Amino acid sequence: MIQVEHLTRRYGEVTAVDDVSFSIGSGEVVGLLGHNGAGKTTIMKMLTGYLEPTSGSIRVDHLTVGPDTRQIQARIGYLPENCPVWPEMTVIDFLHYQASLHGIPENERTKAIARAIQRADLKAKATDEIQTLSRGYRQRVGVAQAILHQPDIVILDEPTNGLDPTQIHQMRDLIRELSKTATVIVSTHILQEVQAVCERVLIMRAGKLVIDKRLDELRESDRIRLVTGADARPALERVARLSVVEPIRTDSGRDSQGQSSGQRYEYRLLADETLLPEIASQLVAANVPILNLSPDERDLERVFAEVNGEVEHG
Ligand SMILES: Nc1ncnc2c1ncn2[C@@H]1O[C@H](COP(=O)(O)OP(=O)(O)OP(=O)(O)O)[C@@H](O)[C@H]1O
Repeated sequence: MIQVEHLTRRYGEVTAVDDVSFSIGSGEVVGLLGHNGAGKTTIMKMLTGYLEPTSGSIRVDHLTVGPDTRQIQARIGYLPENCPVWPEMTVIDFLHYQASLHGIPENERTKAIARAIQRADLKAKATDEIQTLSRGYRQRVGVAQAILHQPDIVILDEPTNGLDPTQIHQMRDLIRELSKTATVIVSTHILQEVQAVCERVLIMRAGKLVIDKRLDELRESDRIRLVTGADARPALERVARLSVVEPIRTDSGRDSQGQSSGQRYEYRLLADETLLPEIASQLVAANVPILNLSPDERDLERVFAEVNGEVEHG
């Protein structure tokens, strides 16, 4: 549905987005994750046609951003990072105004607004002035304006920014609800946000796309963690399909009284879990005490830390 190819955006000397390519299928819920300044907002602004790429292309089905920007914008709902909402307007007046900006015909506006209010769960606040609303409700007003024209793509930039835990929970429910009828892209620097609502993550670092994976693929491990009470390498050499063994550390273990409880050897093995039984039997045959033998699972937090150079890769 969305095809981004070799997208680059420079601001003078700064390359904010650097040769980024990805595609997103219809109905996917994708998290765009990266530290502040990674280039997320710049990508969102280009996707929504508010900022021109320096080079590269964005297509939505058969439409191309540039020549077909107006048609693409009609299909996209966008919640910008700091969604401008007019504080002195009531929710309903603001949505009327936004409906006119979206080009919704006058005779359809009331229905469109009622639908957006209902989906964003704003009924109780519809006639309140926006300045009297909590930050959570204001964000929902932002979402309501984004979905007024029933877009099939919804792009949300930092949707839970500044919300308290209850409001975050409500916003996540709202995103899940939106994902039933639209492709959703959520930009965030908060890992939990991606974990809570997305099925796929694009991780940006310094303008580059460094990871594009489904969350369930990310969790799959191609490594095994092994802790033994003796040097395991001679036994591991007998495991035919095991090519890489990284010794991580050797400690002299201490029990709770501070007495020496023998050596501890820790390894990371480049192998998937189907090799666990063979590794175990070779270790047992060689009389190597096994203290731990398990898939070395990576969660999103670890992957994110790795790509940002905050921990060693591995
Ligand atoms: N209008 C601009 N002029 C010059 N540099 C800019 C401009 N907008 C963004 N940048 C720079 O481009 C880089 C990417 O910024 P961008 O706002 O896209 O990142 P981000 O991942 O969305 O971060 P944040 O979450 O802080 O908004 C940063 O180095 C930023 O300073």
